[in-house]
Amino acid sequence: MHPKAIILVGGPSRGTRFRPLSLNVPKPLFPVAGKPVIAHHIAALSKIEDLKEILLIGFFEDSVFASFLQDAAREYPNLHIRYLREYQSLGTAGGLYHFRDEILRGNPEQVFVLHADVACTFPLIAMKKAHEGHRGLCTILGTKVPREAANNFGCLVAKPDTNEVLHYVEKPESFISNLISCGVYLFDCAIFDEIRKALENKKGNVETDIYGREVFQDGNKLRLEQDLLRPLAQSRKLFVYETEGFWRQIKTSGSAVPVNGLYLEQLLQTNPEKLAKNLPNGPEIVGAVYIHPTAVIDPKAKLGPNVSIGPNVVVGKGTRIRDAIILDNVDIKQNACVLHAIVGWNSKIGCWSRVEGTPPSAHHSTSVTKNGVKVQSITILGKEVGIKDEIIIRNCIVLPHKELKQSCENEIVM
Ligand SMILES: Nc1nc2c(ncn2[C@@H]2O[C@H](COP(=O)(O)OP(=O)(O)O[C@H]3O[C@H](CO)[C@@H](O)[C@H](O)[C@@H]3O)[C@@H](O)[C@H]2O)c(=O)[nH]1
Repeated sequence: MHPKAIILVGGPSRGTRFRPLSLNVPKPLFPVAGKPVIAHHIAALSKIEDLKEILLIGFFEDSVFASFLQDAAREYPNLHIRYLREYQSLGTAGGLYHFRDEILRGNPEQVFVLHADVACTFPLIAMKKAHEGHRGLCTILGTKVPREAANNFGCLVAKPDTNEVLHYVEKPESFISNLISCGVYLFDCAIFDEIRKALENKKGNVETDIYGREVFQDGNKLRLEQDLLRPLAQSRKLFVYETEGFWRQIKTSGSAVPVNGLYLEQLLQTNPEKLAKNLPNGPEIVGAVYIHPTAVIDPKAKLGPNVSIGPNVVVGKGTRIRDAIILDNVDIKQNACVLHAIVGWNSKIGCWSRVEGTPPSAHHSTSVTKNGVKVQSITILGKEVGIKDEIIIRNCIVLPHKELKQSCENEIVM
């Protein structure tokens, strides 16, 4: 079977919970475990036999993905990876329909569709095998989450013996099931007939664009979940493959820290040579730590577990860093401490200062504030933030270009 793949990358207006980091980089390109979020998707897709083409579909400017695509072409010379831009947000299935000719060119039999804002072990080969063993049009990757988190997701009720999905309900108001959709699907190409049916059901909302193609009136998006998966479940054409590996959503900027940890742990099992090691004249490394080759780390620093250090970072003597992502060109002076935090590009942290958050209490929390109060516990410093010597920044989100001379706690510093 010859498949293609699509990554739904969304667009600029959707990154609000990812601020302040999305002010400088679109969420799909934010680095976790040393590479952009969607590079993990591509790495998993590259292992699928006969998969030659990956299409990123979204509504960012074309230039946003240009250098990422160049790097990806160098790393995967056998894959053809392109960006297709929606002229506006068309919804999670609208882009698939709009670009159907591109997707179906070369007559693929199957299409993987991956949300950009998820992190997981992407068991795509196992999903494909499961898909080929049933009569459905779609196999959806599922995972179990705690009962109280389930209604933030698409919920599935499936027959335990056949994995046939009996009900699909998108973000239900009351509890239905703790088996949820991971935002990773494998479709037979016959799905485009079902998309057409979904479209016909929305008929009054369709108009024709200047090229004579059908498009949706503003505000009437074609939604993969409600418009396609729900009817597929009703007609018994949807099956679930439950993952045994980890799965997380990347919604808030703080969620990048646990995701970083999960990908680093995975690397420790699969490619430990890509991670930092304890060397006689090097810093002390605890657990899984990624250090970019251009970073300079003092041998008396202690890093890890769950730390990624970006290009050209300088880390001083006596510094302690754990559960943190340190982005490009950051300068951390001696005896500083960075815990449960993300430090934005070009920021400076003074001597003996502490930049610290608290570990997230729930694994699947999707919001930064609740009832107007900040709940995200990871501390985030935006781009070019300066922290003077000997101060403490605890549980804060600091917007770009701020100079902090005093300690602060539980604040969004604007
Ligand atoms: N190209 C494109 N992409 C889009 C659009 N709208 C959303 N996306 C992308 O589609 C993915 C899903 O985004 P949301 O629409 O924000 O949905 P969600 O709240 O994340 O919920 C979805 O994902 C969950 C798993 O993470 C599912 O559990 C849930 O059922 C649903 O599919 C993201 O990667 C987002 O960038 C669009 O108009 N166009």
